[in-house]
Amino acid sequence: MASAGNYTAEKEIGKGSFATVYRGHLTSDKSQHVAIKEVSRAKLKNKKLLENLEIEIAILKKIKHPHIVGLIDCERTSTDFYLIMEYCALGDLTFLLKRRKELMENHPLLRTVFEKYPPPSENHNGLHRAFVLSYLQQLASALKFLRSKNLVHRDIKPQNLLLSTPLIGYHDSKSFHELGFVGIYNLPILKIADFGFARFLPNTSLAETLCGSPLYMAPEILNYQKYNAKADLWSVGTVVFEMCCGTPPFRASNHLELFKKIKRANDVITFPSYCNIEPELKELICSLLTFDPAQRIGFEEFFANKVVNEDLSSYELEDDLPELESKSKGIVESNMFVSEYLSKQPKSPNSNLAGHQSMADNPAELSDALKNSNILTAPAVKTDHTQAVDKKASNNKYHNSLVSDRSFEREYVVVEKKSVEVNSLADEVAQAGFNPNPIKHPTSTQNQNVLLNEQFSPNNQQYFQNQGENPRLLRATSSSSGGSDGSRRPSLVDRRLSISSLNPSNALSRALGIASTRLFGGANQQQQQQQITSSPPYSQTLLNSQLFHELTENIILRIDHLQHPETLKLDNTNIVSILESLAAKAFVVYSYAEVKFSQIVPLSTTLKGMANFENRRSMDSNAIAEEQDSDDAEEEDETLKKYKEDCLSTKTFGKGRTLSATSQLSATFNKLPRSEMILLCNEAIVLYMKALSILSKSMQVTSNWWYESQEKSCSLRVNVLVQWLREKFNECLEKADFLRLKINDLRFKHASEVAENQTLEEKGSSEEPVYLEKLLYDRALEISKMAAHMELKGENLYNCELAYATSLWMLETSLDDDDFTNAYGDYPFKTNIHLKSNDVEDKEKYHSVLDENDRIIIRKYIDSIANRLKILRQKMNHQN
Ligand SMILES: Nc1ncnc2c1ncn2[C@@H]1O[C@H](COP(=O)(O)OP(=O)(O)OP(=O)(O)O)[C@@H](O)[C@H]1O
Repeated sequence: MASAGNYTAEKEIGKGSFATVYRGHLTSDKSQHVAIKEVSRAKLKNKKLLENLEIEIAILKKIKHPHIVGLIDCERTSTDFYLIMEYCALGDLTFLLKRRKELMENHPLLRTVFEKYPPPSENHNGLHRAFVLSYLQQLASALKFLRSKNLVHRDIKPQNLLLSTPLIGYHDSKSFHELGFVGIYNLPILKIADFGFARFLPNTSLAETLCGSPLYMAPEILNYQKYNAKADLWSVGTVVFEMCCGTPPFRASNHLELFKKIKRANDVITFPSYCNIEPELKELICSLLTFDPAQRIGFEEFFANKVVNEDLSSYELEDDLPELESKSKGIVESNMFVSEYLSKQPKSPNSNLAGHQSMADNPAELSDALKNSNILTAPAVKTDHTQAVDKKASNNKYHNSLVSDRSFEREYVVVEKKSVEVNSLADEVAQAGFNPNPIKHPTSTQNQNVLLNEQFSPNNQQYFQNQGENPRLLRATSSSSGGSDGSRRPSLVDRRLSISSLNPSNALSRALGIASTRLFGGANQQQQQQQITSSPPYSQTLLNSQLFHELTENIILRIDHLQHPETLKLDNTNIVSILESLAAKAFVVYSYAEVKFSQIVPLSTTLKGMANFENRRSMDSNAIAEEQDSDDAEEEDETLKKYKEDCLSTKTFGKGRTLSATSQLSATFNKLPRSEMILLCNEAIVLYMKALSILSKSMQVTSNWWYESQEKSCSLRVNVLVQWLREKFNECLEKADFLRLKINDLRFKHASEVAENQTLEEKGSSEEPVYLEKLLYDRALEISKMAAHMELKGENLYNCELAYATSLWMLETSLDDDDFTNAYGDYPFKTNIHLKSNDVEDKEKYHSVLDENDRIIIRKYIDSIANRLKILRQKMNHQN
């Protein structure tokens, strides 16, 4: 961007989930620095996000407070919003917490500040008591102001706590306090930003909406419960804890795990032994980090707390003032943002390893280090385009380093946000009840599905509770299990329990689970056993493909509108067919990913792998070093046992696999050369990413329809679909995240195996590129050939039908040209997906590897397979 109204943008300084932030100035006066937050309307397709931004604008316009980032102006164009904000040259609090060492070396002002207020230890990221208390008081002051306006921020986290240069516009403590500031006047000044999630409290229904970033989220939000302004106090507790100890109090791989961890802690907050915090501050942190909001410290008590009101004047540095003041002015005059002082020198390969070592000193940073390290994350395959990008990148090293360093934060937050959105929408749909006058959807009418056309209302939930193992339901499911012929398919009664991972104690969920089985099938023990032992690569797809008979009857009719369902006008009559089409696409990709996953991480390995995965996020650096030394000497601890139980009860991975069969696969995987193992992981990740992107698109469609429709109720069929989409979304996210760590480990081992003198690029580029389209295309042809064989041999025609349908959906999915790598804003799972763009500016955009000729060929295949399917169905009808 170049300009917005009266303002000119200079340089990108930050990126959030929906916005890019630039440093800029008033066009007519270069000395008037501003921050310009650019939000593209295209990213706000969802009505709710647009609403969030309008809320941020409305709130910021109304409020003026010294510890809240002010909104100066706002520009709207047909494509973008521009929020012109007060500029905070020292960035956000994460810079002080995560980049302190480098800032001490390179940033003249912060070096002096850290010299005057030295951190308690070199070995962790905690800050001097003066910083902690000053920022605590500034946060309290801003929150007090927000309370007085009935506002809850709901997204307090270090990234949203910006720091402005001290001693600009005032010279001493007196004038500082007269201007309304609190805290220590010669330290960087904290200001709360990002009001996208803030709401006026009286609007309680909106206050129930889930939002925020998991690490700093209150447990009641993580658990989708109603929450109130006290959620902000929990977040304050996490930030203060992190300022003291250098890491947030609780870390986990996803919000559900985080919730479990917080709950398990049972209000016992463990301060690392290296943290020497006085009892009053500890007590305050503990009272903020209290699980039950009712027991948590209240606002008045918090504002009146002794530490929050401590006189900090003894920390103010009268003698050193001139030095600090001149350095502050220097920062303003140089017009450099904090990130521009970081990592100017490109890191050598060795320094990457050294980086690991030092990061590992701080256990919580290790997983970030593993994720962010160049050595562990292979660059995209070199094309002319990427080389050009690299060239540009090397000129921009400090910026890239910052971006990559912060990418983990963003990925985590963005993915989590998506996950929270998906889960909260699914909950909302489930809780809203069913339409007592269901619309006759084409598919449900065709199938005469007793269960799904049942008249439901929220009160009818009682129906399930009273019925328990409801004979009527069982009859409904079993009688419909044969589909239109009523005889050829295996009994669904046998299978109904194997598919549902919904909470069995909830009668409604159980009913949804049964209905879900009806739609998406499951596998009885015997079939699963057969699948494992015979294990042709396509069997898994077949086995789970019960849904196809229902979802593919109108396949050709539906395919046309699938490319951009978000542009469709949604109503209650077409929502089912759109969701079913998307679900079918997601399902074939997911099933293929599962095949790969089972080759990489069979059950036995999964148990250990998942336990490691969990432990890695909590173990100390010594334990990690030991773990790298002895991969196999894993003790079977409680976590491992828990995973085993979960897996064996088919709740998590390994659904339907047996230990012996999966350990055979494991042996095969472990015998593969490392590069092939990496390839397999890459393929699985790419497939999960694609599945995630389709699932996320489906939820986006649901969300648009749901929030646009006046009536908050829907048919059970939609509800079942939404619950299934959510379940698969969570599962894919978990598995992709797991594979991401797995591939990092493999790359690490691989990198240490290759010759020392190879450059990082050479190491990275030795990985084969993965083309999603090719994966799907090859697989689809393999399956359709197999189907044709089975048909010729007169084998089970039902299986042939499913195989043709699978193949069709796969080919159809391979024609998608949307950017599945960007389903979450940035690449959540770095992999070596091939990008085919010649335009450097366009580098973020994913381009399908198919050209028009390829597409014509694929469409021909689709036509001919669809034709075979039609003939087969006629044959089947004839036989019956
Ligand atoms: N007024 C500002 N002055 C200086 N830097 C800013 C300003 N506003 C934002 N930034 C920088 O830009 C980054 C991104 O800001 P933004 O508000 O878009 O996203 P976020 O809050 O980090 O993420 P999300 O919106 O996903 O929660 C911030 O973390 C900060 O480093």
